[in-house]
Parts: sequence; C-alpha cells; structure tokens
Amino acid sequence: MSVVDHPVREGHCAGMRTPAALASRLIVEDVRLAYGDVPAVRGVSFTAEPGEIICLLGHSGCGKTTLLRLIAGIERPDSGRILLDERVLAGPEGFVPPERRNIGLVFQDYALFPHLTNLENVAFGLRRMNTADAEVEARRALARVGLERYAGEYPHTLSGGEQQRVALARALAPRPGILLMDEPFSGLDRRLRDSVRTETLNVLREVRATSIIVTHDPEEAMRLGDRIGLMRAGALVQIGTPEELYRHPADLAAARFFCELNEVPGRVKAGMLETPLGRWPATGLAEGAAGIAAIRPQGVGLRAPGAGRRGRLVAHRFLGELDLYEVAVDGLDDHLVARRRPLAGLERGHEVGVEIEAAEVLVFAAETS
Ligand SMILES: Nc1ncnc2c1ncn2[C@@H]1O[C@H](COP(=O)(O)OP(=O)(O)OP(=O)(O)O)[C@@H](O)[C@H]1O
Repeated sequence: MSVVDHPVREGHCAGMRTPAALASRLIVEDVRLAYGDVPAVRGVSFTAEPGEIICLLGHSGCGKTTLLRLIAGIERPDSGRILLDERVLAGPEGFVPPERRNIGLVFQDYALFPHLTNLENVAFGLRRMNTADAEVEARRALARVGLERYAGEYPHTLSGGEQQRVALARALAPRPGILLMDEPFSGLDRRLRDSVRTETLNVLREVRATSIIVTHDPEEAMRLGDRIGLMRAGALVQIGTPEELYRHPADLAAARFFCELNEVPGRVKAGMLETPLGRWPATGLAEGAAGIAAIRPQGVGLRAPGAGRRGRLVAHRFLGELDLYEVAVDGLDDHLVARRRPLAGLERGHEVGVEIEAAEVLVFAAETS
C-alpha cells in the first residue's frame, strides 16, 4: 500500500497552529488470518487507547507484520473485527480499503520517492489539498522532525536516520488517526538507532499519535511502548506495560524474552518449588509438579566462602558496569550466571558463597515439550 494515499481529515485547515495527529482508539477483536494452512494471526484482541504507543514484539514469523497489515487494510481478516473509534474497518459488516482508513504507515526501508525532494515526498500525502496549503503543511511536518532546512534536497543526500524522519513526517502530515510502524529503526546502525528512536518518540508524544510499532527487539519495545504486546505463533501471549511484562511474564518463554535466565529445575512440595538452590513460592502449580526457578543473573549474589551455597568461580568476563561471572554450584548440573559489579580479588578457581535474591526469582511450570 502506498503510504501517501491517505485522505486529509475533514475540517483540516492549513492555518492551524499546532498540526497534530487526531488520535483514535483502535480496537482489534478476535482477528484471525491464515495463509493456506499457515495460521499467521490466531484470534488476536486488544485495544490501543488514543495517543497510546503499543509495541508488537516477537520473534521472526510470529505474525507481527501480518497483524499490522490487517490493521492497515492490506490484508482482510478471515474472521474478527477491526475498529477505529466507532468505525468498523474490517469485519462481517464490511471492509474499508487502505486508502480510506486514515492510517499512516512507516516502513523499515522508508519507501521515499528518490526523484522527489523531501518536501515533495511529504506533500505527496497531502495532494487532496491545494498545492499552496499542502506545501505549508508539509513544511510544518518537516519542521516537526527537525528537517525543514533540507526541504529542497533529495532523500539520497540524507543519512539513514534523517530519511527515517522524512518518512515519519510524510506519514504524520495527513494527521492520521493511527500510525503503524514496521521495524522502523532496524535499518539504522546502533549508534544512530538510539538517537533516531528518541527523536521519534518525542515526535509521537508531541503529536499524541496512537501508534503501533512492530519490533523484534525487547529493549526497543521497553524504551518505546506504553504497553508491549508479546506475540508468539500468531497469538498475543501477553499485553501490558514494560514493567508488567518484565516483572510478571505470562510464562517461561515470555520471561526469557526480556532477560537471560538461570533455569533451575525443581519439584513442588507444600506449595513451594524445592530446588538445590533454595525454595520459592510455587503459586498456581500443583503439588508434586515439576517446575523451573528462573533466576535473573543480577539476583545471583556472590559472597565470601561460607555464606549461602558453596560455589567455585569458573569464568569471569569484564563487561564494564556489571561483569559476568560463571559459577559452578554444588548440586547443580549447569553453571550459574551472575551479573555483578566487578569484585576485586575474585579470580577463576576461587571459592565463593552463592546467595539468591528472592525478588529476582520467577517460578514457572516446567515446559512439557
Ligand atoms: N504472503 C504470505 N503468504 C504465505 N505465508 C505468509 C505470508 N506472509 C506471512 N506468511 C507466514 O505467516 C507467518 C507470520 O508472518 P509475519 O511476517 O507476520 O511474521 P513476523 O512476526 O512479522 O516476522 P518477521 O519479523 O520476520 O517479519 C509466518 O509463518 C510467515 O511465513
């Protein structure tokens, strides 16, 4: 779909002082789509509130892009409904084509027209307005992303980050009710990515655009999203604030997404998961069930020998702020990984005491497959 084919909302006026997106509420209700035998999206439901930024996060092939395409109208759902405010975009009642959805799109490769100037690229989405008004509005959109001075230049003369901002200006210029971004920063090198991401977030906050951003990078999702929708195998496994997903992940796989974990097997006895490292509340697990204590590396405390469990340092890697330590612990098959501030005098082969901080332990049922 062309990013630039969006109509300008009724009542839009070039003389308005603060051009901004008209934030809409997006409602996705039990949406399903299969490509032949492949169920790409399997009954996804969520609501994005006006002005909210939701990141769809998941591994490659989990259905993030397909969900975005369904919202954009590039795909039709097999069942379920998609609404923007009270308007049904897709469902048994009918189907609104992409160009009539009042949705802005930003792609990974920006999709700018090379033969048009940056201003013309942004104005292209405003071609239902008269030329003079469209130019005023496009300049305003470029100014919003800090690139007005490059209005007359061509996209190839800009850096990747600047091109991304032109694409953002183009998507926002028609004041879409909702902005969809598919891996918008993945084409940028790491150094540039951080700054472009921050600038983009500032723009989205400023215009208060309801935004759905697809990413496979958990850190990016945590930095950007008011809420994160974690997807797996076409389903929305969990949706919540970054803190909710980090502190209360729905299952072990969700926990693994946000943090490297030490996984220590155990068994439930009297409501506690008993492991060689200690016992922790096993809420929701049946008596006698197999469980996993997922221990975050920053929760593995290294003490003087004699404290806690007996361990021996087998590896140490300097990482700057927090170093990585690998410890062999009596009674455990796998080494424990600890992330701690550098500990003076601690060397490979030394004995240590290992103490686990209860706040950094999550207990899950053992995976059956
Ligand atoms: N046009 C298509 N025809 C057939 N199968 C498709 C098509 N598009 C996607 N799929 C399949 O649907 C599933 C979901 O794909 P989708 O691209 O939505 O995942 P994704 O999470 O966005 O992955 P990525 O991060 O790699 O883009 C995958 O199994 C994929 O192979």
